[in-house]
Amino acid sequence: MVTAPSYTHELQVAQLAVQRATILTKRVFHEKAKGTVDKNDKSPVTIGDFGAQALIIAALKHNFPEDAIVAEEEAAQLKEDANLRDTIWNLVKDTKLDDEEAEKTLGGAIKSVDSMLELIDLGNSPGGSKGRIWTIDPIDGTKGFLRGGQYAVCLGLMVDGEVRVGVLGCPNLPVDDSARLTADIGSNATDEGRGVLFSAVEYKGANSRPLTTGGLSPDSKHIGMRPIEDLTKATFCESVEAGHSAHDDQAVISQKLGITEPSVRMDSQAKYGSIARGAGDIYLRLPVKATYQEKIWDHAAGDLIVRESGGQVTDIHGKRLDFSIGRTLANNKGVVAAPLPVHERVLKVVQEVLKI
Ligand SMILES: Nc1ncnc2c1ncn2[C@@H]1O[C@H](COP(=O)(O)O)[C@@H](O)[C@H]1OP(=O)(O)O
Ligand SMILES: [Mg+2]
Ligand SMILES: [Mg+2]
Ligand SMILES: [Mg+2]
Repeated sequence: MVTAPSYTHELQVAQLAVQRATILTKRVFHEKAKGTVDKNDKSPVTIGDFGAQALIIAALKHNFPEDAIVAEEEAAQLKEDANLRDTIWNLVKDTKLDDEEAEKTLGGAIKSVDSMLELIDLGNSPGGSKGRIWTIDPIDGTKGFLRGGQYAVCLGLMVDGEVRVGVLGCPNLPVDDSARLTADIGSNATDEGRGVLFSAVEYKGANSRPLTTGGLSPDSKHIGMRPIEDLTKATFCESVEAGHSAHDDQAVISQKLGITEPSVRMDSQAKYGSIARGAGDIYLRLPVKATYQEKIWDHAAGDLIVRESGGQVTDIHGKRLDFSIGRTLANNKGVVAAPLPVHERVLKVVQEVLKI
């Protein structure tokens, strides 16, 4: 009998690395050190993005020096902006986990500002279908992060083009897995009762645990999607940004499915985590611009966490997301994520409305 690899060490390192990175992102938010610079593509990039990416890559390089990394950010701009670089370094150099053993597992502090810049740039792998490749979105949902709403620190491990381990740190989601999504989820963050770490290993199911604890926490709980037969009672979630997914088409689809509640809007892969634990049910991300290619770091962890929770994740054509062809999901258009038993019904309505 062939048994599936357990990826125990990978999972532990990924969970701790994401946990440590969220300590930094929360500090950035609270210290209001949220300096924003424009990247070439004009998307907001914060101190938190660079700092979190440096910390996660440091942990991966310490534990898995041979592995390739596909990460969202690159250090070019930091090399020209000494103020920004020093601000980030001051945060990065003393962000650590409380638990000494856990911190040791991650390799401890980064040695110097120059090694921080080098680490950030190690995330430049082209990706692909061979070998072990980690993918990092240090802060997914930058706009949610800046407004105190939803964001996620995202880390996935692909082996030979398939996602095998996925971890999502969601500092502003309720800890309570049974809390249904509410309309204000995208904006009302207080720290009280919030912060959840989702994880999944291929064939081993998905879990959640409070983000505040250290080590391989015993209070890690198995999560699953809500069994839902009656789609009229479903909660569907979508991006806050109208430019990221087609709100108008999604509203028509929701209506055709008989869903009576308005959509729940929130930024980031927190949507995947939320449906995986049954706080919501369906996540639709229909393309606005035909030419946009989704990035692998925006989906890898969430795709596995939802599938391991009893869900199906496809594009609008019904194809599984293909992480094996590089830094983008060039073979896919949009995302349709729903509990497995109803996914086909949802997909059919998506295709009717999009006339494909
Ligand atoms: N036109 C687009 N269509 C879909 N996603 C987009 C588009 N433009 C940017 N994104 C990405 O959507 C992600 C946020 O998703 P959500 O809307 O679900 O919160 C970001 O990572 C963002 O990438 P980027 O970081 O390059 O801006
Ligand atoms: Mg970005
Ligand atoms: Mg992102
Ligand atoms: Mg990002």
